[in-house]
Amino acid sequence: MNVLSTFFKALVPFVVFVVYKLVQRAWRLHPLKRIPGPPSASFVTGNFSQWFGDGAIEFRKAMSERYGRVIGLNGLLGAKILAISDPLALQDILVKYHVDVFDEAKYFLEFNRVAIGPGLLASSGQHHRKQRKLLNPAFSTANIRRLVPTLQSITVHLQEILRSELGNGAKELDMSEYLGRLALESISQAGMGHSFRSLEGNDAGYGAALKSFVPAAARLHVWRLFLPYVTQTFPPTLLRFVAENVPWRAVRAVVEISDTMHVTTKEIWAQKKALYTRDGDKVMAGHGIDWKDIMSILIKANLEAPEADRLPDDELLAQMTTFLLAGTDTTSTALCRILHVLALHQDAQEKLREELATVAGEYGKVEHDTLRDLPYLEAVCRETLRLYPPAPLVQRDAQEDHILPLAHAIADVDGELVTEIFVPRGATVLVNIEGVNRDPGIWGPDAMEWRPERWLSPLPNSVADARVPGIYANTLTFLGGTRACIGYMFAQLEMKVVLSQLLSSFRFALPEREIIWRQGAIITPSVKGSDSNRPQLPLRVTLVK
Ligand code: HEM
Repeated sequence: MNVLSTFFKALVPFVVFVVYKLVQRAWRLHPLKRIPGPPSASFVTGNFSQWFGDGAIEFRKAMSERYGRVIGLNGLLGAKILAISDPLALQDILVKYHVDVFDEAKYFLEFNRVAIGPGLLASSGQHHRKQRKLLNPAFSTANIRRLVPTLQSITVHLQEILRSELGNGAKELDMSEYLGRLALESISQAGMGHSFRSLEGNDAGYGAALKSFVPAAARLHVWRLFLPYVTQTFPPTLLRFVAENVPWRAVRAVVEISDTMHVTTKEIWAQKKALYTRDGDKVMAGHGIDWKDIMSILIKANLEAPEADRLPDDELLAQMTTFLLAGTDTTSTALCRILHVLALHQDAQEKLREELATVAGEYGKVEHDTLRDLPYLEAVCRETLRLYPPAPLVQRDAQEDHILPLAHAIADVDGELVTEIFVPRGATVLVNIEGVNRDPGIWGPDAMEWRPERWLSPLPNSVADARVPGIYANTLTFLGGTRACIGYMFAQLEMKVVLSQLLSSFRFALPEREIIWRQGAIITPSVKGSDSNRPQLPLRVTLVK
C-alpha cells in the first residue's frame, strides 16, 4: 500500500505538468482556428464523441458535405484538429513528409509498445522503416499465394459447420460470429502456422485475449493519451507493479490480456526457432508444422539477413500479435459488409454466383490466378472497400511546423480563399479515408452509391487526376506510404477465397431486424435497438440447390 500511496502523491505534480502541457498545446494550435468546422460540443472533449461515438458515421458524412476536404474540429481542451481528405495534402502527410513530420500519435505508439511489444504499430521513423524492410518480403505475392490451400481448407471447415447448422432448411445465423472466428483462424494459421481452434468456438486463451484487447484498450481511451508522459516519468518496474495492483479493472484487464498474448506467441516462436536453428532448411519438410506461414518465413529471413538489417527477437515476436490484431477484425468486418450489401442487392449476389459457377470446383474452390482475375468478384470487393472502408480514419501528429499544400482551395472563417495551411508542431491531423473514398469530385455524382459496375468500364479521368496516395484501387482503404497496410494482399485473397466458397454453397438474405453499422475502433455491424457491444450480423441463410 505504501508504494501505491507514494505513487499517488508523486502523481500531483505530474497532473499539474500534464494540464500545463495541454493548455500550452491548445495555445500553439491557435492558427488552426481559421479553418471552418462544427462548433465544439464540449470544452473538455470538443467534437470527439460526435466524430467517434454513436451517430459518428452520419455526423462525418454531414461534415464532409458541409465543409469539404478540410474540416476544423475541436479536440481535447479546446485544441484544434484537422480532418483532411485533400489528396495533395495527403501526399505530404502519408508519403513525402511521413517520416520527418507526420507520424502516428505518440500515445498510440507507446500504448502498443507497452501492451503488444515493439512491433510495427509501436515503432516510428527510421526504425519503422528498418522493420518494414525485413517484413515486407514475407507478404510478397509469391508467399501469399502459397497460403491459398490453407485458406481454402479453413473455409471448407466453415462451410461444413454452416451446413450442419442449417440441416435442410433456412435459418437466421449471426454471420459476424462465424466470420470473426474464420478471420482469426485464417490469420493465426497463415501468420503463425498455428490453430487456436477458433472455428470450433474455442473461446479460451489467446483467441479470447485477442478478441478482448480492442474493447479493453478502448475503455482506457482518454487515459491512454497520458501514457507517454507516464512512461517517461516513472520506471517500468514501478509501473508494472501499479498496473497489476491498481483498483482499476480496465488497466488490469489490459495487463492480463497482454501477458496471455505474449506468453502464447513466445512459446510458438521458441519452438519454431529452435527447430529451424537446429535443422535449417531441412526442417521445412516436417515436424508437423506448416512452414509456409509468415512467422516461419520471418525466422528464416532474419537469420539470413545481413547483420545490419536483422531485428532482435522481441521485435519479431511482437509482429505476430501485431499482425493478428491488425488482420482479424478488419478482414471479418469487410467480409460482413460484403455479405450485407449482397443481401441488400440480390441481383448482384446472383450475378456473382453465376460468375463463380463457371470456374468453381468442389466446395466452390477456385484456383488462385482465376480467383484473382474474376472481374465481377474484383468489382464487388473494390466497390465495397471503397464505399465502406473498415477503418474510416487514421491519426497523425505533426512533429514539426509544416505548410500543407492543397489541391483544392478552401475558404477560411473570413471567407478568404487559401491554397495552403500552416500546421503547427503538435497538431493532430485525421486522415479522412472515408472522405477521399466518397469524394464526388473524384468518383462522380454517384460516389455515395454502391455500384460495382463502375469498375467494369473505364473510371472517370478525375480518379487518376486526383492522385490519391493509396496502395489499393485509387482509394485510401489500406492507406498509402511507408505505413500502408502490410497485409492488404493477404486480406484481399482471404476475402475472395471466402466469398467464392460461401456464395457457391449459400444464399444470404436480410433478416427482419434492421442491421446498422457502428463506429468503434473500426466500423462493425449491429442490430438496431441492441445494446450489445459485440458485432452482430444476423442473415437468413439457405443452401444453394
Ligand atoms: C480489409 C482488411 C484490412 C484493412 C481495411 C486494413 C487497413 C489498414 C489501415 C488503414 C492501416 C493503416 C493504419 C495506421 O496507419 O494507423 C493498416 C495498417 C496495418 N495493417 Fe491492415 N488492414 C486490413 C487487413 C490486414 C491484415 C489481414 C493484416 C495482417 C497482417 C494487416 C496488418 C496491418 C499492419 C501490421 C499494419 C501496420 C503497418 C505499419 O504501421 O507499418 N492488415 N491496415
